Amino acid sequence: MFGKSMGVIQVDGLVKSYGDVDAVDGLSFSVERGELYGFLGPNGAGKTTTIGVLTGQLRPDSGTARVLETDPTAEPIETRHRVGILPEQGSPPSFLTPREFLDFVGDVRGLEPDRVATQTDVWADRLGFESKLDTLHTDLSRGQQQKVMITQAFVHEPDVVFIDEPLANLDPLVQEQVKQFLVSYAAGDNAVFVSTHNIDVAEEICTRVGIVADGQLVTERSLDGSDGGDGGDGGDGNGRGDGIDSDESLLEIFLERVEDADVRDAPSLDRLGAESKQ
Ligand SMILES: Nc1ncnc2c1ncn2[C@@H]1O[C@H](COP(=O)(O)OP(=O)(O)OP(=O)(O)O)[C@@H](O)[C@H]1O
Repeated sequence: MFGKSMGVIQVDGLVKSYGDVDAVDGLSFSVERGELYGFLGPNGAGKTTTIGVLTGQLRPDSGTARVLETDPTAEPIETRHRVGILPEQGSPPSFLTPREFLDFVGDVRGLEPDRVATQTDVWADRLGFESKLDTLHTDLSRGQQQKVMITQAFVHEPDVVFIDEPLANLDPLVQEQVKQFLVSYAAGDNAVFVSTHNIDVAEEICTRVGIVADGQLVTERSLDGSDGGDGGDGGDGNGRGDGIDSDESLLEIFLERVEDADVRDAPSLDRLGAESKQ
């Protein structure tokens, strides 16, 4: 159904401004099934805005976006029905319990009640919040709420999932479980799109990353070895790895490329999880 050049996420020349701020400024990339795509960039690079457009929450000024061959601007409800979304600042409603919230999300996403119940149990067991299923969210910790938010993104087993900072507030043990889950979920012929500042995590789990600065893609990199340093993404041996040594770490590439892009707000190394490498 999807040709080689047509990704399940397909972005071409996307532009989105807020007043005179060009948040997304001519962005093009595509993500295919089986990929865990890392979207890396400093604060204000345009990552959240891009996810907003791809999930039918924001209308682009120009350019096109397609998710599972659907236009999220023209058909936002259809798009959201078919994808999973873990928003950056999202938290579950304080006045509902995890079970009630997941029942609600499952219903909105068109899942049979039995299936929701099964999925809820599987996820509560996987992430360890079984004992909290009937406790109001207001009485859960930030990390426990994050587990519920991760669950709601996957409960309907979507083909494409958009995740903003997946590991926020999670303890190291759960972080490990979530990382392994994301890898296996993408490998199961799905596409997982992860926006993060955490370069180490991206390097560890992503099959490919795109580095974005000032609303533009400054480089893309395959991390699963398929690139072989010869521009595997473009297939012309002259892809986006130009001028970059294939032995360079992702952090080095990031700093080099973001600096080249002359970003207004210099990235905080702290925020990028890079302090240990200084
Ligand atoms: N609602 C808005 N109104 C005006 N400007 C906005 C709005 N939302 C975002 N911006 C601006 O657009 C630019 C891109 O913001 P965006 O949130 O997409 O970046 P980001 O890469 O997700 O950043 P962070 O990593 O800090 O979350 C920034 O300069 C931001 O200040």
